[in-house]
Amino acid sequence: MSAFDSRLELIAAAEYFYKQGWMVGTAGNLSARLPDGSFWITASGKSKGNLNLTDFVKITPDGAVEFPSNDLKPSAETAIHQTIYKLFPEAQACYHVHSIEANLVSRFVEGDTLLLPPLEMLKGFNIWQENLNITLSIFPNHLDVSKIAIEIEDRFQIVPPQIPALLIRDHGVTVWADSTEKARNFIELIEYIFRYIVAASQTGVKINPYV
Ligand SMILES: CSCCC(=O)C(=O)COP(=O)(O)O
Ligand SMILES: [Zn+2]
Repeated sequence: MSAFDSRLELIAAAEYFYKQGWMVGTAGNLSARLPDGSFWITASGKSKGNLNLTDFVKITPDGAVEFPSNDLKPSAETAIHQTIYKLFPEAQACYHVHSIEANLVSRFVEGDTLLLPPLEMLKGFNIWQENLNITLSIFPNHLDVSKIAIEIEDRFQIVPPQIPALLIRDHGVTVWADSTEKARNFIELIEYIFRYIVAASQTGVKINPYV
């Protein structure tokens, strides 16, 4: 194991997200890219609250899977991580979690984009503009994950995302960043925004056309 092993960052982030209730019941998957273009990803079906170094598989740039031990399968959503790394070469980490708020908010609109409230927190995504009009892309939760990945690639090649995040309806959110630290921050930021949207809908605070 090198002096710095990004799996340790993924383990710590997963434990924290698990404690927030965002990765319960094995939900979610985290990955971090390596200098050679391969990436570590959480193995499928693992409890995210107490991962260890052997709970990861390595995906090579050509899509081959390297198993540190033979009873592992790569995350069922590896194709989404591969698509993100292909679309965004600067991405070094891709995190996916399942919060209740993400699932509720995914049903606040019927279309494929969600207008985000003009919150100060958007500066956390390096959005520095007046009259914020930031949307988040929503994708159908196809049973076949590769179909989700194809739709992500097709849409983002035509309309690049305004923030490094996407929402899969009735499922969860995925973010990407140029470091594991930023990816963790982006999950916290988007989940804060989701909690705000849900709370606003319950308190009658008018934030955008959908509540
Ligand atoms: C109970 S989680 C269902 C699968 C899923 O959506 C997920 O994020 C975890 O899948 P993985 O194969 O990475 O464990
Ligand atoms: Zn998922």
